Amino acid sequence: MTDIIVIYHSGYGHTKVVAEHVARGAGATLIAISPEGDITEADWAALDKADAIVFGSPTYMGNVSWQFKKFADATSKKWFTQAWKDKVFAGFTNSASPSGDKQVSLIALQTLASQHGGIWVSLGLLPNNKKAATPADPNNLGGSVGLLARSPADASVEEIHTGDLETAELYGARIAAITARLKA
Ligand SMILES: Cc1cc2nc3c(=O)[nH]c(=O)nc-3n(C[C@H](O)[C@H](O)[C@H](O)COP(=O)(O)O)c2cc1C
Repeated sequence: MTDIIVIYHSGYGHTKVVAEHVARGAGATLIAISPEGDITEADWAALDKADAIVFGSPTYMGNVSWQFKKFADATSKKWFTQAWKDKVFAGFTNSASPSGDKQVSLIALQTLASQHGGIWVSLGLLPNNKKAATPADPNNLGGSVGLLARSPADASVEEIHTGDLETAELYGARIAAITARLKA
């Protein structure tokens, strides 16, 4: 049995839905970073004992939200002793534009995982980039480092593209499979 945590920030609920789909695919527990950028002591303890940690943030102004960054900086306490070394890590971001500089956020998440000495899980799906591709197709945004999701600026939380939510579940399942293989 693997212990996987999806820790995310969501200002307006869209990234929360993506997080829930990653967690469903991975069989993971969710931790929400508060509007003040904080998590509880119990959350820190859960992260310490997890086999895998999945980071999630909306892309705001071309990078992770300040609340996620506050959490990321607070993980420096773990970095000093490399307490999270050799855990499995993965990450996702959600934003309004098809690109919207999401890649910058994903690289920030991957870099955070690498600072902790983690083992990063790529998306592992081919892009759906032919003429017939639609937002209902998995990986229609063509991610590779991690999961990209899109919530158009006027979309409610119920209107996130189904292809992206399917991608989230597939990525979650891949994270779980790789975590189990490394734990065996
Ligand atoms: C302050 C702010 C900055 C944003 N910057 C970007 C951006 O750089 N690129 C983009 O595509 N969308 C941007 N957006 C749109 C959000 O990424 C999008 O609405 C996303 O779904 C918000 O996720 P949330 O509901 O989990 O907070 C921004 C939104 C806000 C509020």
